[in-house]
Amino acid sequence: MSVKDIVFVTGNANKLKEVKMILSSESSKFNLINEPLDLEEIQDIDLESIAMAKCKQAANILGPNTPVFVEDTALVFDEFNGLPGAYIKWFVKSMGLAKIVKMLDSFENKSAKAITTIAFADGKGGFHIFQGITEGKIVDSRGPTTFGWDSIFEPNEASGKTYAEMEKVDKNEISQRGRAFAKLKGFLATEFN
Ligand SMILES: O=c1[nH]c(=O)c2ncn([C@@H]3O[C@H](COP(=O)(O)OP(=O)(O)OP(=O)(O)O)[C@@H](O)[C@H]3O)c2[nH]1
Ligand SMILES: [Mg+2]
Repeated sequence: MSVKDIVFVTGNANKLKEVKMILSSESSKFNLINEPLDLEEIQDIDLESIAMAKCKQAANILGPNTPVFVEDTALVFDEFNGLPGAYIKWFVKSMGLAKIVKMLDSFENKSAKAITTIAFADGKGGFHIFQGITEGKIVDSRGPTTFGWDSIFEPNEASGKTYAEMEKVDKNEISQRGRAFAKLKGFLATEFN
């Protein structure tokens, strides 16, 4: 069996670490290569469009024969009909976590969804989308603040822990990223050779 190279374009070291862990069982089937390109992200509320535009840009840079995927991760507040969504990165950078939590102070509904959307260019002209969703709520920051908004997102399935308080393997088990990559894994196993 030949082992193919597949490129993951991301400039986010925390993401890369999780993705490597999630895909480690597949490491005998393909080589994961990171290209830390800083791709432009279009303005859109539609997460599939954002990931697809990112992927097309990556494919343009790397060439049409290179299998490549990107992912875009959003944090969606139900009370805000989908926002901050893909813009969460800039909220975290500019306002900080405490003020993001405060935005929901006057609302009873603290429900949120973490959504990872993967766009994969198969190197033969095909583009494929995979999405994973984890439901939870926004809480006061608990745990290490080393990765994005991990410390203010408490998934419903994690018995009261924030992502930041969970072991990585446990997070990957229920996370939006774990779920999206489980779908990509399934696709690579059956449709990609
Ligand atoms: O607490 C977190 N738990 C996660 O599981 C998670 N996944 C992503 N993020 C953050 O959410 C924004 C996504 O933006 P994003 O998808 O455009 O990523 P990015 O720009 O950092 O990298 P990339 O676009 O080069 O891949 C960025 O601020 C990421 O740090 C997370 N935070
Ligand atoms: Mg980005």
